[in-house]
Amino acid sequence: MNNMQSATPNNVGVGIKSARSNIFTVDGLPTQQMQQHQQLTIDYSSIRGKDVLVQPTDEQRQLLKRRILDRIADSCGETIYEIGVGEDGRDSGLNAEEFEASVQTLRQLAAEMDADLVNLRERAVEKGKTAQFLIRKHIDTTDFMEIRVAVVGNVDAGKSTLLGVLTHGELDNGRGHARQRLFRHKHEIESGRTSSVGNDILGFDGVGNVVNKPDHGHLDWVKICEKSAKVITFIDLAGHERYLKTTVFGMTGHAPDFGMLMIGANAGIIGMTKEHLGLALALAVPVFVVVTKIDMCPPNVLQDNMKLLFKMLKSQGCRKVPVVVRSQDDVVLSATNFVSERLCPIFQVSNVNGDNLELLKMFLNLLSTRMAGSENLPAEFQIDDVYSVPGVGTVVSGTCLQGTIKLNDVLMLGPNAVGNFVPITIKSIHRKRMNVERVRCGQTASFALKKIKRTYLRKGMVMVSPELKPQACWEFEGEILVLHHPTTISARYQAMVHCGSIRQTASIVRMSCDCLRTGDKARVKFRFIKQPEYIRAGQRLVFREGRTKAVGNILQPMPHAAASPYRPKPAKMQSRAHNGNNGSGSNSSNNQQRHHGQGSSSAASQAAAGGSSKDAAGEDQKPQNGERREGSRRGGKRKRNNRVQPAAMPLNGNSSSAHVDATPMVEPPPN
Ligand SMILES: Nc1nc2c(ncn2[C@@H]2O[C@H](COP(=O)(O)OP(=O)(O)OP(=O)(O)O)[C@@H](O)[C@H]2O)c(=O)[nH]1
Repeated sequence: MNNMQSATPNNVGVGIKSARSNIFTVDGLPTQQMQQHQQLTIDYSSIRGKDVLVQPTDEQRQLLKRRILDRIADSCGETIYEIGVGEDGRDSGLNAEEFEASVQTLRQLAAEMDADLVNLRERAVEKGKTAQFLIRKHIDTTDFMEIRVAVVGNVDAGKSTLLGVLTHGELDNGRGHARQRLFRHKHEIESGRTSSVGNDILGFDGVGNVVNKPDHGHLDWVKICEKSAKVITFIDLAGHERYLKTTVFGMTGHAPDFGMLMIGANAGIIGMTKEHLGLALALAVPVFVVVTKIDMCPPNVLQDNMKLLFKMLKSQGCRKVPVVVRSQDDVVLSATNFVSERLCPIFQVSNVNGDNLELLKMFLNLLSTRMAGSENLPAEFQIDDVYSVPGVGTVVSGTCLQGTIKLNDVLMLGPNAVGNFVPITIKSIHRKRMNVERVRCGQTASFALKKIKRTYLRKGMVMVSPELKPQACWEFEGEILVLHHPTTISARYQAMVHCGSIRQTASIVRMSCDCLRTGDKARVKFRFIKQPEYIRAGQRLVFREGRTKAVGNILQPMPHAAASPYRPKPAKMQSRAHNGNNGSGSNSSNNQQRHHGQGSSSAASQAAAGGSSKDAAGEDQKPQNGERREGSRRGGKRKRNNRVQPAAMPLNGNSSSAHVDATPMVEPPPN
């Protein structure tokens, strides 16, 4: 724990965690403006001392309350307050009397603010005592804080089992008992393997107790949400390589706040472990590690595997500070410094005898949402699934990325196959199966939509405020780093772009250099193959095909890109023909490299590339190749369509830059 003790907590005094959007409004001032205004005008210097809570004046009490409420708003509902530490962090510690008086004041302030107060950790220092308290605001039964945790790791690491144990409160028997409740498909029950993206929830009340109470093995989500102040949604992802495409979608499309990387203590870092860690790093999702099965692992094996884990986390590509969490103190330290200090907390647990599961639960209870943004911005909702519910109609699920969406709001839904958006009314809203009236940024929800057919919708579409005047893009510029490619990537290369809930093959139109190898960075112009998409500058993207992987950011969406009448052949096909005649590399050697190439210039690329093997990747690659071929074939058709109806279908009604490259493949929306 030396490394943890040396880490400086960023929540000294009244300050806590990272800045978040403000929830409160006063006198009609928009919240962000209000926050800026406050920061400019309020002088907090009188409440910076370590002993401010001992006997505060009325003015100091008001300032303290204001400051704490501000922090609560920043963290969407809670904050951690440290007693006995001044804001300069020096000269900390209070004597017993001062400490008691401070706790008393804080208790009163919490009651006045309608919040729960929980003592998380007390510490003896040279000049007395300090303590950290969780202050969690009461919210009404239809609201709760929401944290999404993507659960990744190799097959058999114990992912589904841990989720079964955490959410159902019953230990496993070591033979797959706990996971049975979580499987959704018959083949999953038969094979014991997760294949789809699953959601499980764990609710905590105001003081951090788990509220999940299964009734005959069944969890009532509405009851959990009603009783919870905070709900952790686990996005349970498949560990097997054949389902990697779904796992990547789970990581990009479900907007996780954190990644929980699971490792079997016996097996260590095998299979997809590095691949999944690399993916989380690429998407800038902070990761903590859970090592399972410590009950059945000989100590020397555990020690060796922990050494390898530390090595991997500290490597150039990861640059994490691994910390084994062994006590409640460690939990508080790691939860409060998790994001800012690049800490990677590691829990060693057993799903069979329950070792250290309480520490893991406490840690989960202290996580706070990472999703920046403001509820006052125009709404943006990304769709990650579409259903047709008998008696209800068309339902979409997804994540609210910014703003607030209320019942009966009219949003623009799209883009469709030709890039248009249509107005759509929100008929009802569910959060975790609970009927609610609104959903705010950072929350997931399902909407029943009025007067729209399921066939009109697809994953990757968005619903945005009309204020945003959304435009779809066929093309965009991005900056990418190639984590792994067996040979070289050049213009016209095609691969799958994952960006938010978008999953579509795109072709490289041009690059800032001639070709890209593993470890290279470039500015690249991409073009979607099948349909235009709604994307924004700054979004993270993953560009992958089989073992080829690149990550990066969208720099510039190009909403008005005109269609190119010439649709180039995919580079791969050309390079095959090319290789046959060219001395630069024979077919066989290239193929060999394609299948067995391991080169990567950084540990990040090693982490991202390390887990996969050609054979097992087969099933994941096949659909992609299939899609690529399909894209090309459709491209051919579209070319013919272009000739027949030039400039006939305006993009978003803008005829000047109409893109006519696609025939509408869906029925038109109702008027
Ligand atoms: N002894 C012991 N067995 C465990 C523990 N955790 C999980 N198991 C067993 O390990 C096996 C695999 O667990 P799963 O939860 O299916 O693993 P998974 O990571 O979800 O696998 P996929 O769904 O295929 O990705 C099951 O038989 C569990 O009973 C543990 O802590 N101790």
